[in-house]
Amino acid sequence: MERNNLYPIFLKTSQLNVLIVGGGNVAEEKLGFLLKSSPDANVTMVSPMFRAGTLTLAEKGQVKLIESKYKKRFLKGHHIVIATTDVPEVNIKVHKHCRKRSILINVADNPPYCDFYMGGIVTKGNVKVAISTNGKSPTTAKRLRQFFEDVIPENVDDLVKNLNEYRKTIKGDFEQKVETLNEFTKGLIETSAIKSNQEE
Ligand SMILES: C[C@@]1(CC(=O)O)C2=NC(=C\c3[nH]c(c(CCC(=O)O)c3CC(=O)O)Cc3[nH]c(c(CC(=O)O)c3CCC(=O)O)/C=C3\N/C(=C\2)[C@@H](CCC(=O)O)[C@]3(C)CC(=O)O)/[C@H]1CCC(=O)O
Ligand SMILES: NC(=O)c1ccc[n+]([C@@H]2O[C@H](COP(=O)([O-])OP(=O)(O)OC[C@H]3O[C@@H](n4cnc5c(N)ncnc54)[C@H](O)[C@@H]3O)[C@@H](O)[C@H]2O)c1
Repeated sequence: MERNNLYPIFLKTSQLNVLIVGGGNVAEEKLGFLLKSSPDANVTMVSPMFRAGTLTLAEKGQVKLIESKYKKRFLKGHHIVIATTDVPEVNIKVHKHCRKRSILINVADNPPYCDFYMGGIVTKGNVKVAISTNGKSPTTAKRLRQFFEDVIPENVDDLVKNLNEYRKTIKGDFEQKVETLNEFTKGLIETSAIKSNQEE
C-alpha cells in the first residue's frame, strides 16, 4: 500500500510572514482557509488585481495587499510563499526564487512545485486536526474535514483544559506524572473502542 510520508507541523503563523502571489479565485480560497485556521497569520499578497472577497477577508486579518506584478524583491522577509497566478511561468519562477533562498513554497494545485501541501483543517478550541491525502485527492481531504468537524465534539476543549489543570496538581517526577496522566485518560480510548465495536 502507498503511504503518506509527509510530516505535519503546526506553524505559529503569527510569528511568520506568508506571501501569496496572485489575487484571483485560488488566492482567495487559500487565504480563506489560512485565515479560518489561523486568523492571526501575517500575510502579504502581491497581485495587479484583487477580488472584492479578498479585500473583505484582508480587512478582518493581518493582511497587507500590494498592487503589483510579482518581483523577487517581494520575497524579502517571508518564510512561506504560496503562488497562485494564472501564469504558469510566473508560478515556476516564484518556485525557483524560493528554492534559491530556502523559502518554503507551495504552488497551489501543482504538487510537483510544492514543498508542502495545505491540508484540510478542523479546529475545536485548542484542538486542531490536519488532514492530507498525500496530494492524491483534495476532495477527500475536504470531505474528511467536514466529517471530523461533525464528529469531534465541541467540548473536546474542556477535556484538554481540565487535563491541563489536573496536570499541574500531580505530584512526583516526570515519569510518575506521565503514568498518572496515562492511567487517568485510559478510559477515553477504551470507551470509544467499546462503543465503535458495539456499533459494528
Ligand atoms: C485541502 C485543501 C486545503 C487548501 O486548499 O487550503 C486542498 N485543496 C482543497 C480543495 C480542492 N482543491 C481542488 C479541488 C477540486 C476537486 C479536485 O480536483 O479534487 C478541491 C475540492 C473542492 O474545492 O471541492 C483542486 C486541486 N487541488 C490540487 C490539485 C492538483 C492535483 O490534484 O494534482 C487540484 C486539481 C486542479 C486541476 O484540476 O487543475 C492540489 C492540492 N490541493 C491541496 C489542498 C493539496 C493536497 C492536500 C492533500 O494532501 O490532500 C495540493 C496537492 C496542493 C495545495 O494546493 O496545497 C482544500 C480543501 C479545504 C477544505 O475544504 O477543508
Ligand atoms: N479557480 C479554480 O478553482 C482553479 C482550480 C484549479 C486550478 N486552477 C488554476 O490555478 C490558476 C489560478 O486560477 P484562478 O482562478 O485563481 O485565476 P484568476 O484569473 O482568478 O487569478 C489569477 C491572479 O493572478 C494574478 N497575476 C497574474 N500575473 C501575475 C503576476 N505576474 N504577478 C502577480 N500576480 C499575477 C492576476 O492578477 C489574478 O489576480 C490558473 O492557472 C487555473 O487554471 C484554478
